[in-house]
Amino acid sequence: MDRGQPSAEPGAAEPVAAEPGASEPGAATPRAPGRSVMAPLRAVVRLRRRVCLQRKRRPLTPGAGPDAGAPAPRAGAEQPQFFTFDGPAELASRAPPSRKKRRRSRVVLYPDSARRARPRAEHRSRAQSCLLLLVAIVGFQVLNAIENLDDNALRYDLDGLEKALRRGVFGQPAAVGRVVALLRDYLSTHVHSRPLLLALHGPSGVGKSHVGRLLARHFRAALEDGALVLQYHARHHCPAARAPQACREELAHRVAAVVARAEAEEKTPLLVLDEVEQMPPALLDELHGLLQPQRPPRFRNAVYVLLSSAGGAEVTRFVLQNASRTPAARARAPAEQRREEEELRAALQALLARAHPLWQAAAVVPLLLLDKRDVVSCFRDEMAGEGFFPEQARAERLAEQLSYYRVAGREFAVTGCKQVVARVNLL
Ligand SMILES: Nc1ncnc2c1ncn2[C@@H]1O[C@H](COP(=O)(O)OP(=O)(O)OP(=O)(O)O)[C@@H](O)[C@H]1O
Repeated sequence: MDRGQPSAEPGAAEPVAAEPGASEPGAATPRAPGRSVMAPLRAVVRLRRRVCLQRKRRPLTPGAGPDAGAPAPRAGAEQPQFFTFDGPAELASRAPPSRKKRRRSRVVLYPDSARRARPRAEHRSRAQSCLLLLVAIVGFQVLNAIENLDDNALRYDLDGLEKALRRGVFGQPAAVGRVVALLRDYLSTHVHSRPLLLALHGPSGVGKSHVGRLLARHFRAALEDGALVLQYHARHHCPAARAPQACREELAHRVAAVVARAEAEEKTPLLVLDEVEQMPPALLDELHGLLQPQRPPRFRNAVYVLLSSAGGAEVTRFVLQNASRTPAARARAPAEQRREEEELRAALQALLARAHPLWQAAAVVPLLLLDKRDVVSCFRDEMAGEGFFPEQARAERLAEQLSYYRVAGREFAVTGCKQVVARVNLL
């Protein structure tokens, strides 16, 4: 091979090894003047370029190759030259962090729950403190009110009262339900703008006085003070021979004493006034005045129960008109039943309000006619109370002796259970 003609082939390594010091004395042998000088120079330049290129491409392992003494390239500074299954994250973790990289990756990741800034010195405004205090006071008041509501409901034992009325009063489920609901509503709190006025109306013997007695007995026990329950019978306390004005003053005096005592004990008194239809107008006027909201607060906290047979004829007509509808049919249409009862109440209230303004503020509760089955129950109850065995057949025989309205196959007692006591006393 001609040494002066360097091969351009890739495998021409020999000339590299022989390159600078390879100029042997024989190399100065004269040849064609231009070619002999330029050709080896060009070859040298080409070879240097190729070596440089190869150096750049090939990885230089420390201690190998011609540049063994040169510093190894920093790991991680370049892409990996060999395929591995390590991801970029592992490679990065293995590599010592370069200064440049650290400076660039200054992004700090915080967990969601951590603070992102240094806590500043807390500055709480006075308004915030006042607001917190206000919220605490309102919360305390609400808790206190709830506790008072519970206390009141327990004090008057209205569940016990409802049980006693449902057990002891026959044939008047709607009236009993309404009385208890009104009492529950009124007695749920101790502060009132006006007294509660219940007005029980119906024909003779349907249980008005009976309900009044049961209420009085229950409240005497619940309030633990008999003086907080007033029972006033018009014919007994204000007989016809007595001057109405004297009756009026006496009633005013008795009511004032009861409400003053109730105020001292922080309780709600019960005032039951029977046979109101017998009261002279002066007594009705006095009652009307006692119910006015302008009265001192102690007068506003009281339950009045007025018992009267006024409006009894309207109740009788209502019951007989609706008698053709059986109890089962009435139960199937409760909405219609409620509407009819509401109509009866409105008619009664309008009638009573025409007689005296006292009734305008009253919650009217009609007591309906009792049918034969209820009368039999009255007999059995009275027999048991008097020490007789409450035999059903015997009670039915006694009930047969009373008079009845007979409508659409049903029988309604003309005088309710009024004569029951007298008949049982004859046994
Ligand atoms: N619905 C009823 N349930 C149980 N017993 C009753 C009922 N109705 C009346 N009685 C009994 O009949 C008797 C008379 O009833 P009560 O005195 O309550 O009638 P009243 O409706 O007040 O009649 P009046 O308007 O004539 O006074 C009572 O002693 C009571 O035992």
